[in-house]
Amino acid sequence: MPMLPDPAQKYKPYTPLNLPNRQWPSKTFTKAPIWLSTDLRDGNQALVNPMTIEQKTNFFKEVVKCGVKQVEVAYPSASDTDFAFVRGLIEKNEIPDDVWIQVLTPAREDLIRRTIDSVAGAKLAILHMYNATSPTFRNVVFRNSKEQTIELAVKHTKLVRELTEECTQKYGTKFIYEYSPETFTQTEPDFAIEVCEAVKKAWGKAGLGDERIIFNLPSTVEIAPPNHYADQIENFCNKISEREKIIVSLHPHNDRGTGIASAELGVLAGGDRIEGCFFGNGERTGNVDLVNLALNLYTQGIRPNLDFSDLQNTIDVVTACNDLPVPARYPYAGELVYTAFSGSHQDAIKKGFEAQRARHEECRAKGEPLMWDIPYLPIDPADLGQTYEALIRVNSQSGKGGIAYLIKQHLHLDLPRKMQVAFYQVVQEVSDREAREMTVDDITSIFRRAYHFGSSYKGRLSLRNFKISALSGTEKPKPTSDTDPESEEDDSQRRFDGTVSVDGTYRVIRGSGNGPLSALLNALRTHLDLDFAIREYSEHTINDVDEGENARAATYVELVPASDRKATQSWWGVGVDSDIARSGLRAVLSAVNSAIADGREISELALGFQPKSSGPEDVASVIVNQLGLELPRKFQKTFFEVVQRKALEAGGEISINGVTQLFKDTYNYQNEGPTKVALDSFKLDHLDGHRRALSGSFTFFGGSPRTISGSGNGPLSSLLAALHTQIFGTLSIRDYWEHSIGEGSEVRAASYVELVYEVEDEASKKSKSSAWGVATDTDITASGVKAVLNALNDLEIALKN
Ligand SMILES: CC(=O)SCCNC(=O)CCNC(=O)[C@H](O)C(C)(C)COP(=O)(O)OP(=O)(O)OC[C@H]1O[C@@H](n2cnc3c(N)ncnc32)[C@H](O)[C@@H]1OP(=O)(O)O
Ligand SMILES: CC(C)C(=O)C(=O)O
Repeated sequence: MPMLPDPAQKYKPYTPLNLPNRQWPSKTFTKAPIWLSTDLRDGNQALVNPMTIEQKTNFFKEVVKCGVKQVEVAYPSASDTDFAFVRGLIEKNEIPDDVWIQVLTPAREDLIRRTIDSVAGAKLAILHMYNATSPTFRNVVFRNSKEQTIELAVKHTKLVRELTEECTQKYGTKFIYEYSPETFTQTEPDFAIEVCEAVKKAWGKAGLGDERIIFNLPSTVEIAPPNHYADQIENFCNKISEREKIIVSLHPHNDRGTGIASAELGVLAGGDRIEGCFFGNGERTGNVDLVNLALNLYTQGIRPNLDFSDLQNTIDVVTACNDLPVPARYPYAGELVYTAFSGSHQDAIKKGFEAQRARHEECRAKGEPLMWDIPYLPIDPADLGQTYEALIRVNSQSGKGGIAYLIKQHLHLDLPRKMQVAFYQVVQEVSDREAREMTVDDITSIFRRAYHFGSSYKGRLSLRNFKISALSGTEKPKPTSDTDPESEEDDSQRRFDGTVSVDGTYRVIRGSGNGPLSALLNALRTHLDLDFAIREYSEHTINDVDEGENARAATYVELVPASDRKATQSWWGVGVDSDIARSGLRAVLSAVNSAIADGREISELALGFQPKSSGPEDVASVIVNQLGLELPRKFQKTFFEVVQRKALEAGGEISINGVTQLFKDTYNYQNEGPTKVALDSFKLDHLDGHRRALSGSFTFFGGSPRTISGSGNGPLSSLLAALHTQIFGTLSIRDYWEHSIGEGSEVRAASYVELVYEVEDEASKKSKSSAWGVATDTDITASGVKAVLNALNDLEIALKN
């Protein structure tokens, strides 16, 4: 059947009360009402499978734990299970001394008797009786006149009084009497008051405090907007006699979806007590939700007298008992209510947290309360035991703010605004393409991949080693740019010397500039033809003390082509390191990697080697790639001169293999050929303090082995002392460098030594010469010793007899 074009032909509008002087609209909340949980009665009667005793017991414990002091535990006459449950609570002493259990009964003698039997022996009990008073129920269900309806209520109230008094006498149970004129909202207002006056009179002992009678005024079926309910409550409160001897209780249902509003307006209109269920269970659309009401008060700064500090646990217990889910958008409790997907919400929340942090610091200093004021978030999820983890979630509707918030939360990186925009576009593209929510893991790995952040996310270019040094006056180049972030640092120039891996090939690069970053950019330009300039730079410290780490620096750079500083395309990079200079270098390389991710060609190390057009770094690149040796800078220069001489002899060109062979021959590297001084064996002893003694068997100029020894501050000075026993003149070490080659069990030490030899001839003429030696060994001392002996090969040493 279609919906009617004129619903007035079928549905009657509610009849408004004429309450011209109503007061409730200008009232405000000042305190929490008395709460009555009817989960175990009204909630239980509405379930497909009513709860078991075990479920009801767990539920009872949970509502009590949350602070509810009045709990309607059953309709005991309905079933043996409900009766047994009430008896069990009493007999097993499950009811705290300050908690009232409430039981519901219709106005029928047999059922009232059974109901009172169920609570006998409880310390505190509320006997709740109801009968229907509204015209439809009077006419259709009971076929009673108004007088008969009053008579039914009065007669059974008297019975309740008699039986409860007997019970008090026998078992000491203290009773409060509650009466509900059912479907109060559909009962003629004056008739509802007439019935209640008659019940009060029949009860005959309404007093103050715990002696008050409870008149529960249910909107059994919600038929009008909440202002109508409020008018009815205010009208009742104004007209009922001895108001001070009455607790006016509200029992709103939710048929129109305004149960919460009805309860709240009803309280403003005079209601003292609210009956409801956790998360709004109950017949049809349910009873009013006590959790929602309590937390509404809480966000107004009013103590609700209910504690939902572990809301998730409450949800878990309740849903396990009544088997009803809490919808994702449910106020306070839904899975998605502390989540923002949309960009403008996320942005506002992120800014809100930042502003609040600053505001709270000031308030803390002044001893003022730390007030909550975050856009889109009426309550601090932490107060309900929720973490902020899920607060910001990202999909195609999200913006830069939320994404930046997650990066800050999870990677501790506070991205500059322009980088947020750049990264947002990267995430958007993935999110749109995959048409799904981006999890925190997705976002952090997209970030790591985009900016080559972390050892598992290397780009085409990675830093193997580097050294930053100050340039001497004559070496200083002219400043490269006015906008160079390092130009005002100080007037000392920096040089970058390093080895980078480019698409798996090592390249030794060198450059200079106003600071480490421009020196690196200069090196990239010179050796790899990658010409970039920094357009934006920012840095901050990351204080990871919580994680037991020291403060680290995070640096962000935006690179543009050096030829076009206003270019629309730019590349962002990020670096983190305990050293600020290193974090900057990492940031530059991170940005360069983004720039070259398009697969652009990087000028390769020339296959045919032409010394005139190449430099020391290029020969060093050959050696590091071919032999794994990272020659120190001075060694590079020396070897480059050797290569130049050889290339001239060969007509101006030398191949890469030719360079490698030349290196091996020149420095006796990996060669088995004869050496001036050969090592047979040696041992190193520790003397007092730092001193060492080296002794070993050596062969000089192919003669027979000699056992020699010497001592010094370390293995190499001990070796020189030993050698001095055999040669004229003095050997000294001018430069020494070592590094490891290979990984794991394959790792070896590589040592480089520049040896200086000074000697006087027979005519007392002094001569001084120097030579480099290099060697590798699994033992670092042996590699140093062999490097010294290799260097000796190139020196004209004079042997003693
Ligand atoms: C608005 C509310 O939520 S009220 C609470 C509703 N909750 C429940 O009903 C759950 C528990 N109820 C039950 O288990 C059963 O209804 C019982 C055990 C109470 C009674 O069962 P039965 O005796 O089989 O009667 P039945 O369920 O058919 O109830 C209807 C009878 O009770 C009468 N009745 C209904 N409400 C009341 C009342 N408040 N006071 C007196 N009689 C009442 C009806 O007029 C009808 O009487 P009739 O049989 O003479 O026509
Ligand atoms: C018994 C009464 C209070 C009831 O549950 C209702 O009217 O909804």
